[in-house]
Amino acid sequence: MSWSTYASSLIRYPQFGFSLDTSLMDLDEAFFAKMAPKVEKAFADIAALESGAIANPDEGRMVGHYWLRNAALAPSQELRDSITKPLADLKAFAEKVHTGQVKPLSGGVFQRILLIGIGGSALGPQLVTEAIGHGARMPIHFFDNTDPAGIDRVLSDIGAAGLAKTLVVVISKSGGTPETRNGMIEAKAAYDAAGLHFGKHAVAVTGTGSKLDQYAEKEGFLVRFPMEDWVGGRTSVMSTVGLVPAALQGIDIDAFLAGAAAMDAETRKTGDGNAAMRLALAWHASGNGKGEKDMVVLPYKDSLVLFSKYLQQLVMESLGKEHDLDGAVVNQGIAVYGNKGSTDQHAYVQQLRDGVANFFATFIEVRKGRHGDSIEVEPGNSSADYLQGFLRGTRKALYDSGRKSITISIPEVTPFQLGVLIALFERTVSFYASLVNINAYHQPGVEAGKKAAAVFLDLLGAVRSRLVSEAKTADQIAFEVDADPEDVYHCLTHLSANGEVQISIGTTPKEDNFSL
Ligand SMILES: O=P(O)(O)OC[C@H]1O[C@H](O)[C@H](O)[C@@H](O)[C@@H]1O
Repeated sequence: MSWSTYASSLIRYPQFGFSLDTSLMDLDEAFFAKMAPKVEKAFADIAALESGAIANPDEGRMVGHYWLRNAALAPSQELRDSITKPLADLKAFAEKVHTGQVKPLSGGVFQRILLIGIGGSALGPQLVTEAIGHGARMPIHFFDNTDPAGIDRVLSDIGAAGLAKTLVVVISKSGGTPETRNGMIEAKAAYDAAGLHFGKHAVAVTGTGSKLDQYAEKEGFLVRFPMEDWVGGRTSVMSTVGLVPAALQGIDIDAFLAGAAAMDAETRKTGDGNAAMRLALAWHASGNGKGEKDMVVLPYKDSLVLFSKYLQQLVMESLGKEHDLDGAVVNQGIAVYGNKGSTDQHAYVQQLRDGVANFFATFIEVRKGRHGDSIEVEPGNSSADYLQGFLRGTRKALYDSGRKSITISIPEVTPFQLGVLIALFERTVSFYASLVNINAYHQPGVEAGKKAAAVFLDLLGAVRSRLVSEAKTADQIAFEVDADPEDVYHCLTHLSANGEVQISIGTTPKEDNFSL
């Protein structure tokens, strides 16, 4: 560890209190020189992307999330309008909800939000809520899965009486995601059971003309906000997806967008002082440009606990690709996990220090401990001193055992600073994708699981139709429906666990008998 290396390599944006320390990544001049042509290409790629090139060639789409915080950069008036108009509309809508101009049928004002979405249509709002939504004017609940027990738990938190004053925000870019559709149908059933008109309590955020858009129109939703196809789910937190719930929560969305715009402005500059490019190069150096090292994200601040989960989708769905842009099989990606410090020091940091050296750490330092005075938890030291001590200590202890790390510092967790952090990682992902020549903006692998689930549901229906009072084995039913016996067996155990069929356990699953 060298003070000179630290001082000469630190990238700082003092106007908003940001710094990036890559001194413990051991990047040397030879590496930078070797990467120079790729870096130049990455800068050219993102300039083209920001001017509206088809940067997502597989889907034939532009990639416009950087325009969301500076609409003037969008390449046409139509695109600029598609950012500024919904932004004005959603602010006006939030204002009307807060002032009771848009109100529940039963009167009064909407008091809470139920957000229904998954993946990019939930993770951003969840991060925003956790990081900067504390004490928000409208508390928010989430359905982000098709787990019925999870849905019941949220409904019970809201309570039957609470539903009447709950504004449901259904978010799905495609408008056809099954988990979200199921959550919406479950929510509607709860409203119906309470004698409430679902649509008069609901808002949709979705692509124009999608299935959800059509449903929302049919059910008389209060309002529908558009989502554009040039915004990917995992980069949608600054589109209507993230801003509708944030504005309803009373969060300062202008500051959030301004923070991202400020980071964009710095990381749009070419040259050595570009924090996003430095970060992309550090990822590249650490994992040999092949993701050989995982990224462990350790924010030392409770309110950033979801940041690692958020980055997990942003990085892994963007970079985890089978093919490069030339069609060669590359199986790219960087695995991301983490939680928060110092908590994780009492969980898995033991392995980080002494075990498999297959990662690099990314510390996120929030300089301010708390607002208001601190007590001394022991003579001379506060809780904040300890938190800082644990961050600095762990960073050093890891480096002493040959484990590299990055440290990103921000002054405090505010809407502006959250925008700064998100924008930094978005651009890092864009740069890294260029360095390794992949498309960061599609997700073809996700389809495989969805298709397999649809096949399972079809088979489940066929299996159900063959059940009778007389006992049958999985093999017998598989023969009847011409399917794989193990697949049939999994349908049967599911039906039995949910009370639809009786099971009589045999010596092995082959001898289990199923009957109505
Ligand atoms: O917003 P939606 O269309 O409902 O999509 C929700 C999520 O599901 C998909 O499977 C994708 O992998 C995610 O990138 C996306 O954010």
